[in-house]
Amino acid sequence: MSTKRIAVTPGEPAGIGPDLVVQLAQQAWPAELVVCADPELLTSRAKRLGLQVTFRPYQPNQAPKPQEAGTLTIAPFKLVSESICGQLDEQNSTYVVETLRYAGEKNMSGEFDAVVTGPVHKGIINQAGISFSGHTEFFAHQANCPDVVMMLATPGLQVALVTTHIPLAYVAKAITRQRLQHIIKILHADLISKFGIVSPKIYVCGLNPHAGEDGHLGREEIDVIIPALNELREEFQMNIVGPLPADTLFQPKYLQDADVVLAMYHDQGLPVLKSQGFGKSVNITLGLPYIRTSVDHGTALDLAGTGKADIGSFVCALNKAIELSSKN
Ligand SMILES: NC(=O)c1ccc[n+]([C@@H]2O[C@H](COP(=O)([O-])OP(=O)(O)OC[C@H]3O[C@@H](n4cnc5c(N)ncnc54)[C@H](O)[C@@H]3O)[C@@H](O)[C@H]2O)c1
Ligand SMILES: N[C@H](C(=O)O)[C@H](O)COP(=O)(O)O
Repeated sequence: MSTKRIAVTPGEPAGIGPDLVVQLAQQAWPAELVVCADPELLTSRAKRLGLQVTFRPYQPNQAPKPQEAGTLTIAPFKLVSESICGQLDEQNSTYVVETLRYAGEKNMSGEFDAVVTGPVHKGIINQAGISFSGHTEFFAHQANCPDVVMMLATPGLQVALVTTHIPLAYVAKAITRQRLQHIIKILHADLISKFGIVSPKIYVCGLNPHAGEDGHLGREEIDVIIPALNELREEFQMNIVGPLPADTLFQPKYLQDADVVLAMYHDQGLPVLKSQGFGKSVNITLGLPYIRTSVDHGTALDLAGTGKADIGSFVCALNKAIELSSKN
């Protein structure tokens, strides 16, 4: 099998992303890791953490080689302003976004086989005047895929979301029959094609407390969710269970045969997953024309440059990207 070429974006320069990338370089990898970042930033962070890293320039015309321990391949980008650990600086937001744009473009053109993203700070990017709600939405927009699916996976549990980074006040209106069906079709197709599950079993949460209690605690289940799921079952014979009350769905009785739980919104599903698997979970974007994985944590500004950040989720994200891209 040919060696894969994986783009790695460390994300927010003042956060733990650069620390974790130089820590990743301490081991060998069976893929070439093309880190899209300022080499001076990585050098200074490695020095601060007492780590050695040799940087090799990215050479697109040469075949990818497995990454040797102690090395990283670099596609260089220049910070706008020197980065200080833990201190956000909106001047560096264009740098962050340009690394993502480059990684997305090179994946779409087929030059890279996947992208693994470190954490960005959504707030500082918006403060710089760049509208940005998350990598998921950024890459979806760039690839002209209006609907993609955010799924986080940890051993024993996979949770996907119908809505992602929108205010809670907009969630109910965003859950339309069309959106729900589109999301489930992407989820179903990718679980088959990328994860090799023959007939994915999808458990679906209700939106309202106790899945609406027969309409007495909200009507979205009756008016939107149940008809949408029934159509999918009838037309495509999909193995869908629900909507079930979200508070009692996440128990072994259901989870033992669930391939995925579909939550209606971000904080309905992700706290459950992260409480079970923070540090060993990976965020995967389904429905993109390429493989994209990410860490389960944010920028952890409090830990930048301290050497205390846990590398576990970044390792999971890289391994998952290598595994999924090797199936292509
Ligand atoms: N993949 C991403 O780009 C991503 C994911 C989640 C959050 N974020 C963004 O990160 C920013 C900060 O978010 P937050 O404060 O809610 O979450 P956070 O994950 O940055 O921090 C939450 C807590 O977890 C700790 N923590 C985080 N990562 C850790 C690690 N690897 N090892 C040890 N401890 C760790 C932090 O020290 C903090 O106490 C926000 O802008 C948010 O949108 C980005
Ligand atoms: N929702 C993600 C999480 O909680 O881990 C996180 O915000 C990152 O999302 P993007 O991959 O879209 O940036």
